[in-house]
Amino acid sequence: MGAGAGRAGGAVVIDDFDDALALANGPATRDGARQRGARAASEPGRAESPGARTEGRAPEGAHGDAPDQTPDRAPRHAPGNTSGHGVGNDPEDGEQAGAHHPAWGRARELAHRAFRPLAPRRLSLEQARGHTLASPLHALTDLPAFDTSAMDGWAVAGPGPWRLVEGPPALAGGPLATPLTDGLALPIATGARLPEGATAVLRAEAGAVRRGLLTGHTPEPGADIRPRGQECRSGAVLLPTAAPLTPAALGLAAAAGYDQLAVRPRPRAEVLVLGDELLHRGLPHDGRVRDALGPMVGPWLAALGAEVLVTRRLGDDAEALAEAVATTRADLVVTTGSTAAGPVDLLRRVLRERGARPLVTGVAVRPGHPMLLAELPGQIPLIGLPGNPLAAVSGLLTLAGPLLRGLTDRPLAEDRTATLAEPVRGHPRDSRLVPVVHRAGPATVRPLSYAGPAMLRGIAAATALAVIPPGGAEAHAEVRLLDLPEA
Ligand SMILES: Nc1nc2c(c(=O)[nH]1)N[C@H]1C(S)=C(S)[C@@H](COP(=O)(O)OP(=O)(O)OC[C@H]3O[C@@H](n4cnc5c(N)ncnc54)[C@H](O)[C@@H]3O)O[C@H]1N2
Ligand code: MOO
Repeated sequence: MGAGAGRAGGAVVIDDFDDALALANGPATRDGARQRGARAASEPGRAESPGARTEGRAPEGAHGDAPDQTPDRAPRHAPGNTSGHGVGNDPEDGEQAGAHHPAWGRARELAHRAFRPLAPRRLSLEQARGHTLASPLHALTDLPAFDTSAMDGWAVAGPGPWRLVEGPPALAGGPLATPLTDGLALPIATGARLPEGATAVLRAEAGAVRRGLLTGHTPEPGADIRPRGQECRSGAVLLPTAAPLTPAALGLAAAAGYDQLAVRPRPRAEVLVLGDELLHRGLPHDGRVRDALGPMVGPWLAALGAEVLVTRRLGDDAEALAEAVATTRADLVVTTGSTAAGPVDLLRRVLRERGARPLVTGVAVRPGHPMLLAELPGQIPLIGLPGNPLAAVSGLLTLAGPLLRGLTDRPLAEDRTATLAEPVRGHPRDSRLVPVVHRAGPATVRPLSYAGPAMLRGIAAATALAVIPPGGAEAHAEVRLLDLPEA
């Protein structure tokens, strides 16, 4: 099983937040950490959340069909992938190198399935915007619901010329006109119900009326008629589960007869920016730097599917951090900085003291390997993004993206691939995420400069991140691409 700790199928990878720190301090401690992890994985109970069910949570299996209930964030322990197959076997994952941290692909899988989707809610169409469908959108009616005119003109019956019948024109939303027999015609507006017996619509610009007689080229039978059910029959599946409720999707739902929709709500996220050295305006001075993550992480989480409640700046204040994680009202807490082993890196200590459960305590990816995923009491996920800006992006795409998709019952996004224009150096054991820009069409990408962990120039110019497998990639190699939200 190689790095067995990461392979047991449950979300528990290793059993202490400090294992990642141990790794950071050198390979001598790595084996010890790995053994602890293997033990954790081999204890059946470890993969389950002790006392995971609390009041107000849907029981396992109940999610998906119960609107209007309290958000459900009990960890959903995926059925045991104990074979060691599936995630992690991709050579790109790098797990074969014996890395202690889960391989990059494996970490994404863990983040995706570590928590059960939030319970569905029933929302009005206006409120449903930006959430995802909790169940397929079935048409509640035929569309169109009746035979209707596609043009302004005349409803005609049989070949022309036609005699205009007495009475008001057929208007959209108006009363149904009296039936026509061959040789008769009636003025009709776009969207009006077609009178029985009409065989076609003659466009206004294609006919002329003189003394009650309509002349014009006889249209083909059915011309400019939208027959009932042309777009769909009642009951047809218009959109699948988990489809995003875009403006067009809301329009479709309204047309198909919906007043409310069962949605998976966008997970509400709270961002906690840590670091006493951060400035929030002006120029860097006296060893202090501008907070680059505060302006970036919230919008990025929103683009990945979260509703960001607030971004708070907590400095390196352990008490404030403890208070924030204990009282959060969010479905997901995201911290920045303080993931590593520095003198004021207090995140792991605070998490341990708060009784948080470590799920991923580091990932075999560069930059960003100190990123972490934990479960706060109350089954609230917490993602720790490293403080180096590009490392934070790596954490957003490695852990936050998949976690948000899991919370909204969406599958992991399918990766695209592209060909590298130049060779890219790799890390010996870990995957690398490298900012790239598309060149001459979508199929080829060029790695960008200024892509160090503490840099932002590369990622700001990038259209995607390329996943470079351990050992590197040659020019013309095909590599996986991660889309940058909003790129
Ligand atoms: N002994 C070791 N030290 C470090 C290791 C290691 O393995 N062993 N890993 C390095 C890596 S990799 C990263 S990434 C960082 C992770 O650090 P933290 O998550 O603990 O973040 P900080 O120490 O708080 O900050 C690191 C760096 O980033 C700057 N920073 C932090 N927040 C922001 C922000 N909001 N905007 C802009 N810049 C920010 C901070 O000033 C530091 O320069 O640890 C390495 N160390
Ligand atoms: O996460 Mo660090 O370099 O890998 O920036």
